[in-house]
Amino acid sequence: MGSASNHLVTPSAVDSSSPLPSNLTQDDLKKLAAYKAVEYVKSGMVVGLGTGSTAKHAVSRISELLREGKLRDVIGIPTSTTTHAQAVSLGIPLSDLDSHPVVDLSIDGADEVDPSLNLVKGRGGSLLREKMVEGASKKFVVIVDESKLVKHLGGSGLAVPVEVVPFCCDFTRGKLEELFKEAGCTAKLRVTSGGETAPPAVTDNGNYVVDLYLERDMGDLEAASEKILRLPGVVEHGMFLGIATTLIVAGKAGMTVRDRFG
Ligand SMILES: O=C(CO)[C@H](O)[C@H](O)COP(=O)(O)O
Repeated sequence: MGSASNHLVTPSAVDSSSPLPSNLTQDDLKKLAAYKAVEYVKSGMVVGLGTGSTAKHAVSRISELLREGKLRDVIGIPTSTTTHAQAVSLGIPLSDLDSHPVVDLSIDGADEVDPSLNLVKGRGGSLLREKMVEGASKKFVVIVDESKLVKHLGGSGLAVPVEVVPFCCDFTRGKLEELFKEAGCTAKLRVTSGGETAPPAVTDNGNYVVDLYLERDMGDLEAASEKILRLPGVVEHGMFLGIATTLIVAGKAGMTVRDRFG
């Protein structure tokens, strides 16, 4: 059985209270969450456009609604060069935070979401621009399939990314590993595909990424955030604490929408 994307996924087909068909792929779930989030977009809004395989569905949907005349005068603020290119190819008018310092709404995926709507982002490498745009947003809708839900950040066993300057990046990597020794941290410089000897992966801002792999809960997240940001050489980390306002999760059992404030 192939993907259900082509025939099932329309906003009107989504009934959040009932189970979804069992043949849906992970990408179908991402698309459903993305379409639901785009219902929050209204004409005239400045909208932060996220990065990744989930957010790309939201960007496509916004362009579709603009083409159909169901949305007008939307301005997108892309969070990466990849999303910028997608939005340009779809004809979405774009701007930036210099011209639009207040963003009405942002929509983006996440790598992990904890029960308090704290996030890990940046496994796609766009954490800095995402945090700038989403942090400047009145509303930030996070869209995920159910595989992204964790009990605590770092709990998926996958990376908590930290963007660092290239200068002496191994020094910074070592300092980061030391900071979270008690949580069983291994810090690795992210490389481009092609094995451990491949060159470092470079972000849109010309920086590198150190991925933190944690064996245990790092405890107080605000304290962890401050410790990381105090390290010279660190530009930003991928923990988004208290920034998300709304979470949309698509899972086999249905779709849920949760607001942090209500
Ligand atoms: O933070 C991100 C990119 O920096 C992405 O939002 C995150 O990696 C989720 O990606 P996907 O929707 O492809 O699972």
